[in-house]
Amino acid sequence: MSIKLEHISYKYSPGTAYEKAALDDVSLEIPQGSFVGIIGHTGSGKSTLIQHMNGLLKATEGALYYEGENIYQVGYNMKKLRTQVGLVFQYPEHQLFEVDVLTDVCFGPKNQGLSPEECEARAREALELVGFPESAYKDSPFELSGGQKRRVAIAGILAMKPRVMILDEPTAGLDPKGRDDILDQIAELKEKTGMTVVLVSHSMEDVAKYVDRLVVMDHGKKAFDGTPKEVFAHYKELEEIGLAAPQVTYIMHALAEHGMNVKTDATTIEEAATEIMRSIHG
Ligand SMILES: Nc1ncnc2c1ncn2[C@@H]1O[C@H](COP(=O)(O)OP(=O)(O)OP(=O)(O)O)[C@@H](O)[C@H]1O
Repeated sequence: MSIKLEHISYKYSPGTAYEKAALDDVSLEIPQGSFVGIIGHTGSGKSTLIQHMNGLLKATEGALYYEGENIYQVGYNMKKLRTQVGLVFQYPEHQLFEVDVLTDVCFGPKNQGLSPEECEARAREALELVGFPESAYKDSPFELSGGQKRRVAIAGILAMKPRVMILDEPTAGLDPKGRDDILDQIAELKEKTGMTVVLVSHSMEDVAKYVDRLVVMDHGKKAFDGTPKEVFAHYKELEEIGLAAPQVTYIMHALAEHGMNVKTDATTIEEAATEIMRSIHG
């Protein structure tokens, strides 16, 4: 029960003057139920990578297995893959288009061939899961705040009951409060549904707080793959590829260098605070 990428390479416009290698020999396994963060600077291949995971892009080289089946084999049911592996694009609210919120969220299940009653039940369940208020179900999606629009867009994918949810920068363009709300909601959803979640992010703080595994991309290659603690232990190498560890990593290292008896591997503010208190009070 997993997504497994084996030696995936991808080139945009191969064989033309515009040929661009975007992924270079990436191997990766994502077990069902994990919460994986993908980070990397602009152009490192994050979006290209996740579009392989639900078959939107087909690797130039390599193989991709979903639940043990090679998705590139002849006759593979791509439609099923796309409903099981939901992809929420950057700025997903740009894809809202129906007259009201409920109808918009019904779009996916309707496409899956469910009856109108089933669609509505799915949509209501999904909207409740993302914490969207029932009083606004009949509102136009275009009149909502940025954070609420994004909730509706995420509900639209959830209503298809995916087993894997991939989110490309779900907090882009939101204010700090909106960002925390959306990420808390995603973490809660994961707990409630047992879905696999793949989160593409620019923010080290965000990924450190939520994910249990971190994949760092650099120039189309996988540079690091491990728990946030394992990855941030390489903070000096991360800097060399234009990334930084969360600020607390630097603070803890600075405190240790100044003689304070603290462990340096905290990746969240809460962990750092606990460690500093332990060091002070013994
Ligand atoms: N449609 C396309 N045609 C040609 N090249 C592309 C296309 N999309 C992306 N690329 C190139 O492929 C490389 C990887 O891009 P990709 O969008 O996957 O990176 P990213 O890490 O998701 O970046 P960002 O953080 O800016 O979204 C980049 O060099 C990019 O310019």
